[in-house]
Amino acid sequence: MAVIYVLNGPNLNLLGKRQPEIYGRDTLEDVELLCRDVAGGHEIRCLQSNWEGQIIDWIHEAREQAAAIVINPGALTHTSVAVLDALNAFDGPVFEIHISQVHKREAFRHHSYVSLRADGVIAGLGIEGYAAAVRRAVMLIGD
Ligand SMILES: O=C1C[C@@](O)(C(=O)O)C[C@@H](O)[C@@H]1O
Repeated sequence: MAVIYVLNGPNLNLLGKRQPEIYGRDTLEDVELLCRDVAGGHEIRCLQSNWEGQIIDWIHEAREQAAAIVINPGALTHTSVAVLDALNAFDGPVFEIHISQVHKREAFRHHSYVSLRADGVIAGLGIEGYAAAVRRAVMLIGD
């Protein structure tokens, strides 16, 4: 079976507690359980960091270990060429997730560096977006 990395960037450790009117009440633990539920037996590695360099190191690690990456880069989406460069060095499918509908929000959230690499982008489905991305990754990975 393959490994799918589910990466979460800055502030997503506070999911369920911060701005619930925007991000909802589900926690990262709920995200992890949901992803496992739809992974069809593939291994889910759910990781979160507030540090850009750590996210980049995990993407590098995924080059050796993972068949697909599902990533919610948080605010790094809108700022980080370095995260984009790291994802460009990964060969498998990459899915970009935003819990909120970023295009309905402030203009600075409308641009994503990560979208230049992502094979799919999901915004505004709450934590269901992660499940949709994992399902798609499983389809692409095959048996
Ligand atoms: O931290 C986040 C979360 C987010 O990626 C989302 O999941 O909706 C949207 C980003 O603009 C924001 O900085």
